[in-house]
Amino acid sequence: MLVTGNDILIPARAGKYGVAAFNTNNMEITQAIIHTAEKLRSPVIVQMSEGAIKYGGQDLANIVKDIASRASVPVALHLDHGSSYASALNAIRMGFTSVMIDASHHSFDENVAETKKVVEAAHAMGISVEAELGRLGGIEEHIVVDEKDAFLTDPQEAVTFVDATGVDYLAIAIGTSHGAYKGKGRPYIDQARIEEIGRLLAIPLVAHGSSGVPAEIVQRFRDSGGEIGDAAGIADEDLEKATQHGIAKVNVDTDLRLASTVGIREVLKASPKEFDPRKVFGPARDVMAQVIEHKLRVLGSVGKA
Ligand SMILES: O=C(COP(=O)(O)O)N(O)CCCCO
Ligand code: NA
Ligand SMILES: [Zn+2]
Repeated sequence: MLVTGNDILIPARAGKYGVAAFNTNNMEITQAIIHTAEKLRSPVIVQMSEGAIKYGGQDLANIVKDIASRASVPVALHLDHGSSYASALNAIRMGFTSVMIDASHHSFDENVAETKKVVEAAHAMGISVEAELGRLGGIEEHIVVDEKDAFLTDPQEAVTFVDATGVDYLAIAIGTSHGAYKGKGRPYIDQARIEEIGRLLAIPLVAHGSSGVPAEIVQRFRDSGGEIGDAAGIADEDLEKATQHGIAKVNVDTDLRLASTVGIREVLKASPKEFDPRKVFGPARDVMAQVIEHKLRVLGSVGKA
């Protein structure tokens, strides 16, 4: 069934398990996410970035809402990295049941003001809201954040921010970053910082940049003709630990990008004569389902729906 972010994340925080928030850009990605969650009796969040809204629009949002509404597990449709009040309200008008306002690149006061505005409007319509405090490294689709500009979330500031805005769940910077290159080898996750923030705040916390970039998928990507540097993601055990101290929403996009591309590259390489789109996009869906299943097991949300 289609529910709000709070309907999924408040139980997750209380139950000390993580709920994956996977980005979608088409029907097959959406099917892989929701069908795998149903198979494993797991709640799940399907999210669309502003780029995905540009790419698929109301057509894609309607596909997500329709599959979600018929699903046997709770599913929320979430706006990822909404960059303005207008963008957040546009998503709500499109039928999103959860929205992020990401004003983390502005000053603290501007972030509070923008977030507060979105919270008031969204709450009036029964929609729950995510905001971000602190600055991840990596590439956030439209903003390149160098490591030196990344700064981790200050626990006391987080309390002030949540009190001032009434936001429902908070994305915190704790060492993760977006994309396939999360620092040399294994990104450092500041578990002590998560524990401190989780002690001070009872609301669900959000970890962005949480793709694991599995070595096996990276190898298959290379073997099927893809080119990628020494990619690395967050370690499973770091994610598991984080969910014990307050992280309840875990954002994953890169892993699905890699998995779907592996599925497509392997078919095109093995069968140069193939031109049936179902034979090309079907395997993409299958590889994504495997990656999704692994993530749901790591986060502990299996059997929670
Ligand atoms: O936090 C994330 C996902 O991070 P990751 O790149 O680790 O999958 N997102 O918000 C998805 C959009 C960023 C572009 O990938
Ligand atoms: Na988000
Ligand atoms: Zn993100």
